[in-house]
Amino acid sequence: MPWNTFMRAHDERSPMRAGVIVAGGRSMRFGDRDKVTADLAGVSMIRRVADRLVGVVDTLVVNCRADQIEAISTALAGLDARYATDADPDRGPAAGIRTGLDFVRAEQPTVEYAAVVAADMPLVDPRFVSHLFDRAAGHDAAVPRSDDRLQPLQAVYRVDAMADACAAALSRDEHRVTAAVADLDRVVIEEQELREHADAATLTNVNTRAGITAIADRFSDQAE
Ligand SMILES: Nc1nc2c(ncn2[C@@H]2O[C@H](COP(=O)(O)OP(=O)(O)OP(=O)(O)O)[C@@H](O)[C@H]2O)c(=O)[nH]1
Ligand SMILES: [Mg+2]
Repeated sequence: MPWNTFMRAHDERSPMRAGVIVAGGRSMRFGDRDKVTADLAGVSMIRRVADRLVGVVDTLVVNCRADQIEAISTALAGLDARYATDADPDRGPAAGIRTGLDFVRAEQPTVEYAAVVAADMPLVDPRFVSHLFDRAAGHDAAVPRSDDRLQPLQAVYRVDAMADACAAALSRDEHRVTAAVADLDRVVIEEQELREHADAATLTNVNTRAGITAIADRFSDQAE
C-alpha cells in the first residue's frame, strides 16, 4: 500500500508539528553521487523518507546545500516542502539541524516540536515518529538509543531548545549532535520501548551502494 502523501490533518487544538529532513552531507562513502537522491527500488531515498513523514507532521522542511535543491525538489515533486539551506555548508549534521530548526522558528512560529530525520533513513517508521512526538511532550526532546548509542538523527525536539543547543555546541567547536542533546531535558527511548513502538529497521541508515542493495527488497511491493 502506498504511504500517505498528504500532510496530517491538523487538529486546531494541538500545536503544529514539523518534519525536518537533514540532507546536507557529501555522501563520500556512497561514491560519485548524492545518496539522498539515489534510487531505492524505483523511488529516490529522500522521497521515501518524506512520504513516510508527511502523514505525521503538519509541515515539511528539508535542510541541504543550495546546490542540492534542484535534484531534491525534483525528487519531492508534488510535496509541499520548504528548503532551509546551509549558509555555511559542511559543518556537520548539528549545523544542518540548527539551520532547519532556525528556519522553522522563523517561518513557522506555531510549531513547537519538530521530528528531525536523516535523509538516509528510508525505513523510518511513521508510527514511531508519532510516538516520539508523544514522548517529547513537556520535555525538550525524545531521542532513541540503540546499541548504547543515541540516535539524534531520528528524534523529536522542541524547536527553540534544540536550535539553541546546536548553536551553543557549535560555538564551542563541538560538532557532535549528541553534545547538543546533552544540554537538553531529554527523554531517552531505550531498546524495549523501541521494539514496542517501531519497526525493527526504523533506524537503518544507508551509507554505501551495498546499503541500498541490502534493503531494496523491503520496498519490492512499491517498485514501479
Ligand atoms: N546540513 C548538513 N547535513 C549533513 C552534513 N554531514 C552529514 N549530514 C547529514 O547527516 C546525515 C548523516 O550523515 P552521514 O551518514 O555521515 O552522511 P554523509 O555525510 O552525507 O555521508 P559520508 O560523506 O559518507 O559521511 C545525512 O542525512 C547527511 O545528509 C553537513 O555537513 N551538513
Ligand atoms: Mg558524514
